[in-house]
Amino acid sequence: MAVFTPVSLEDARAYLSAYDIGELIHLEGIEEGVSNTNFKVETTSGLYALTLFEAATPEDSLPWFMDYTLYLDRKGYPAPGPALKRDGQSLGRINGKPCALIKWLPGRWPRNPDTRHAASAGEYLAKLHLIGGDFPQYRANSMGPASWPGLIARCEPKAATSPRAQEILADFREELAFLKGVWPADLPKGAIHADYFTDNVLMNDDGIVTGVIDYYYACTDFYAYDLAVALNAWGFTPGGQPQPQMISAFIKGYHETRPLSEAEINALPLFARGSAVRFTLTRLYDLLNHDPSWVVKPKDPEAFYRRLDHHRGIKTGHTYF
Ligand SMILES: Nc1ncnc2c1ncn2[C@@H]1O[C@H](COP(=O)(O)OP(=O)(O)O)[C@@H](O)[C@H]1O
Ligand SMILES: N[C@@H](CCOP(=O)(O)O)C(=O)O
Repeated sequence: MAVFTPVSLEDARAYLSAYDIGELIHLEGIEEGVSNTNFKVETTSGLYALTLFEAATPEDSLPWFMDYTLYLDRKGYPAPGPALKRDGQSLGRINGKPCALIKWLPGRWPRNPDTRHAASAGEYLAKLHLIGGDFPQYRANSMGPASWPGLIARCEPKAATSPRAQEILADFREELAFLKGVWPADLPKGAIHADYFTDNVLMNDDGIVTGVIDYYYACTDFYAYDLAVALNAWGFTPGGQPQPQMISAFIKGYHETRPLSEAEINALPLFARGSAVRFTLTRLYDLLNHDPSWVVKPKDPEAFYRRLDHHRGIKTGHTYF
């Protein structure tokens, strides 16, 4: 249950009094999610999500996230832009946690996505890059290649008692040495989502995207890297087996909306390898440091490790089409 910090009706009413959004009708904790505390809020003026940012979300980046989602929302992209208080601010604090009230978006994330869902998701990732890529503020990718050696080091103490974790980390040291030598330096870049997983893309019953949420890893990086992150999320079974038709549907949906250059296509297998390393590492860290008394279950690192094996066998980015 992702309500790490409780919010009472009185807390919510006091907080909402800084906005011109009518009276509070209903406040409901949202069970999904693993990083932040979320509530669904209904007022006489409509629906909102109230997010309390927990430790995993860097507080100094919150203004960037708010400005970026507001930018997307104002340009017509289905992002949950923040509501603004009477003083023009989007961020506040409840029970010691920084928080924001953001637009509630319709739809539901697809539990069993098929190629129709993948095609629409690909199209909306391309739109995100076309519409929001020129967002003028910069944010370094805190989960990019520069962070991976540090993530390995943070896993090491607990990995000492797990032969399997040691095996993965040893493989990653070699993988990083390889990726460092071939990582592209000059490809189209701009603001990216960086966590465009199925549970962050809301859809209607026809499998069309109605909302893209959870921008708390968003940053400035290569568009093709964002695509590779998304292909790893949408193009594999939860256990990590490739689904070539899903990969192809996603990439075609993307390419028809924002055509990829030959250089971007060539970079995809490397980016897919890097992204598989990134999510294996964060999942491994979470698993190694998991306390069984926590309600949130750690995600499976092996499922992402299998993706790495798949991408290592791919010679050209055209294989994904
Ligand atoms: N703006 C929003 N509009 C609609 N639903 C939302 C919104 N924000 C969050 N949700 C719901 O809350 C769930 C958890 O939110 P998420 O941002 O993914 O949390 P976490 O950062 O903890 O993973 C989502 O799966 C979705 O159902
Ligand atoms: N998508 C990541 C987890 C990111 O967590 P979130 O709760 O912030 O979406 C993964 O699957 O490893």
